[in-house]
Amino acid sequence: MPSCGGRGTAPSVRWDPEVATYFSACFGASRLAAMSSALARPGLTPSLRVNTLTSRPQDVVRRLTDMQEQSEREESERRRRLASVVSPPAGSELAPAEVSTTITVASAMQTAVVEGDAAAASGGGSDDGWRRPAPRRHRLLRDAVILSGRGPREVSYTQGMKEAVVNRFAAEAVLKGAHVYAPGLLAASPGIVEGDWVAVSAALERPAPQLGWGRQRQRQQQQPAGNSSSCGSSTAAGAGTAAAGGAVVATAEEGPEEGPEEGAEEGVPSAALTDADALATAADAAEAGLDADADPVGWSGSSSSDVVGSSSTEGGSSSGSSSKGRKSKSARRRLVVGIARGTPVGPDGRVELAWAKQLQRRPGAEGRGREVGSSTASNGVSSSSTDGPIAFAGSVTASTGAPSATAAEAEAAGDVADEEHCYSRPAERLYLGVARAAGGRRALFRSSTGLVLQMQDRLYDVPSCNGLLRGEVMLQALPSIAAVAALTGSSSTSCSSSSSSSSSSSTGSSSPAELPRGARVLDMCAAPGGKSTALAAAVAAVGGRVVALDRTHNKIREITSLAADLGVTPWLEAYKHDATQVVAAAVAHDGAAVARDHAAVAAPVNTEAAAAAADGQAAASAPDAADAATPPLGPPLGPPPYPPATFDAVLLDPPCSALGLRPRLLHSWTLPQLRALAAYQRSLIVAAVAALRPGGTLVYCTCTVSPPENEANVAWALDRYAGVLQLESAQPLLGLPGLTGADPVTGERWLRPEEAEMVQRFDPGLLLPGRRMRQQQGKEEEGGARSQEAGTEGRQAQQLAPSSDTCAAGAEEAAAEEQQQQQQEEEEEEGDDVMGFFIARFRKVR
Ligand SMILES: C[S@@+](CC[C@H](N)C(=O)[O-])C[C@H]1O[C@@H](n2cnc3c(N)ncnc32)[C@H](O)[C@@H]1O
Repeated sequence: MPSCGGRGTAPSVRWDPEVATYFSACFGASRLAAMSSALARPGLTPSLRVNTLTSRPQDVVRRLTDMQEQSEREESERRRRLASVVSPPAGSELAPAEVSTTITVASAMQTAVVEGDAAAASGGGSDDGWRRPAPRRHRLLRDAVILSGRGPREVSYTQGMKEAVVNRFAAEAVLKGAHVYAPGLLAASPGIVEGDWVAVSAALERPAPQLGWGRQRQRQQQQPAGNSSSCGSSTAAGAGTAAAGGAVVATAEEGPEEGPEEGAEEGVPSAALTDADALATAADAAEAGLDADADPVGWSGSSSSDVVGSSSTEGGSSSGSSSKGRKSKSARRRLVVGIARGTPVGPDGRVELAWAKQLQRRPGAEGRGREVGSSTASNGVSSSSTDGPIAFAGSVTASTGAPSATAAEAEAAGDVADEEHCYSRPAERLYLGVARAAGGRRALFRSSTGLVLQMQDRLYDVPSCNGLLRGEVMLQALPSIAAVAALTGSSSTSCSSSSSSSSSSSTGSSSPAELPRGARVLDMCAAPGGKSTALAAAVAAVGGRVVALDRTHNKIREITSLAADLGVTPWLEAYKHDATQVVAAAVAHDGAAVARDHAAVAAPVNTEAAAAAADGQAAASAPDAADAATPPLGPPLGPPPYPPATFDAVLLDPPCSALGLRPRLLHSWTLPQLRALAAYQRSLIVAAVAALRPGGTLVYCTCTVSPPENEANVAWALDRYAGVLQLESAQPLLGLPGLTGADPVTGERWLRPEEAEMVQRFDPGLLLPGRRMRQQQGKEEEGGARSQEAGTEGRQAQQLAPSSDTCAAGAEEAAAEEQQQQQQEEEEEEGDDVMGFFIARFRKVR
């Protein structure tokens, strides 16, 4: 029996209860439950975008496959050597599981020595006989390469193993492949020495007791009624400190630092304009995986709170505290982990919470259950209570194995309830795997930066891709690659007009997007630049230019440095600018004339160069900036603002609630906040339409599942710009159709059936295009749900028509690819495990 039994391994993301109820009405309970559990785990098929200016996707696949095979050979050799050394001595009391853990851990440790190296990233075979499927090209997105991971796995924890408890941010990073860095470590067993094996678990936030939080309660009472149920009622010190969940209230008090003028645009709700800056900041924080409401460290006011959890890069490596983290910690929060940094883990795995002593010292502590502000059950599910600030929805709460309790039960339980308030227990934590301590216990807590726990055996085994083929590939989610392809046609349609037009006829939509020669492309909200750099690679083929805007100075640096890494600098201009102001109202230009002039020079092209570059042909040898293979570049556009109708294509990937990012264990957005964010996005849509020339293409995408930010905004744009904007099929269609009908709360319209068919909704965990998804679709239909899955199979079948992918240059290569594809189909049975996302494509017709 392990020392810390009852380990939770199957979490679900926790939502604000009102949001959970709303989403349940939007999606149906079973679809929401599936999404919630998928969100709490990492995607098991990470994708890479190949930089087609430097490399050909098929070459990248070959090299990655070689690396993986090499790594597998080395791994099995290591294992063979270890097995001869680590065999249970005769009469040993070691259980077989312990031996197997020892071997797994030892071999993983050796692999970790080459961390950052492609061999480690690609991973090898494992001791349990699992073989990582070979990297493969995506069938529709020709510059996408899909890798494979697995999980949840059975991790063996040996008897008496020491323990370490980390915060949620560190946990989310670990789930996607990172190790644990100092700021994320909360508690550890006494006596840990360097090299010790440690069971790593995550303590999730819980509502804090009101003890000592008088001022906060006072503030809470001052809030407008509409926000009273908000879990985001933190009173941040200023707009700059507002992060997810705290934004609306904070800025109502403090006022935005900058932002569009109130009422500036008819039809854009004023909520969008009042809290613009705070909302955008909040969305930034959400996209970075930070929640203002959730104190990643613990007890607010404890000396530990100056250290914020480790954040991770997309590549999966974890870093120290981020500036966003520092911002968010200054907000007063009521969702806290409650573990002071450095707390010892007891022999039974219990960890004392920071307020335990105060609770125990309270007079009349016998009735303790009642005196504690929020009656919180042991699994973190909060029941209703008079002054309990937050009640997370039990139906979608982490399934930790511990029973939930009602308020009455908690009260009746008396001392037991108090126990629950005083300790974090193993059964309510999420166990992430086994790590090796990078130092002795004191050293682990003394430092505020650096690696403290090197993960060895993980719940999820996902390739980290950190530093993999630098400059040639970048880690990018499949739907993000699809969004760029929907705007440029570069990824999938360089030679697939036949398949595209066949799907067009069924949706009544037009032909795939094409970039005109000298295309001017605007990426309105561009940082960190994943999509901008993909756009730049696409416009290189037509001698075009991409203007990338972001409102944050430091983020512009991120874009330019990524562009330099990928060699797309010549085609990319990045400026710090508020995209709602991209077109200056006061610009003394005749917008229509500008549009006419530009349209005249922008003759549509689908040149060989475009097709070749899209397929990675153009750049088998890395080109210099203005390589002969790429058309000459026109002059730069220079900084904004621009005259109206300047751009041929606009990508609007606005700040959003990021409710599609994985893995996430908690989302604290409230419904009013989601709606305010949607309104802010409308102000960006208005600017996008102004910047786009007639005949141009607008792609609107978000990484959230929230209907107000997706279907409702698309419907709003179509109604507001009737006769100006037309919806087009956002090909290549990988996702599900959008939601039809109307918002269950406001009655605002969503999409009409024919419109829903043209957009792409990616549910988190949606498996594309595997058989499992199709099977699930059959099973998951639920009465009353607004699921739009019907027709998806037809959509997939259309997209998978052989014509879409058999036009690679050269019959031989096409035949080889087809053969490879057939093999892959077997391996692809599981499909692609995507993040939550949404894509819509519009044409500005006049
Ligand atoms: C979803 S992220 C964009 C991700 C990016 N498209 C990519 O693929 O790498 C949203 C970005 O919008 C920026 N942003 C928010 N409000 C903005 C505004 N008014 N103008 C320009 N950028 C804004 C944020 O700083 C953030 O970097």
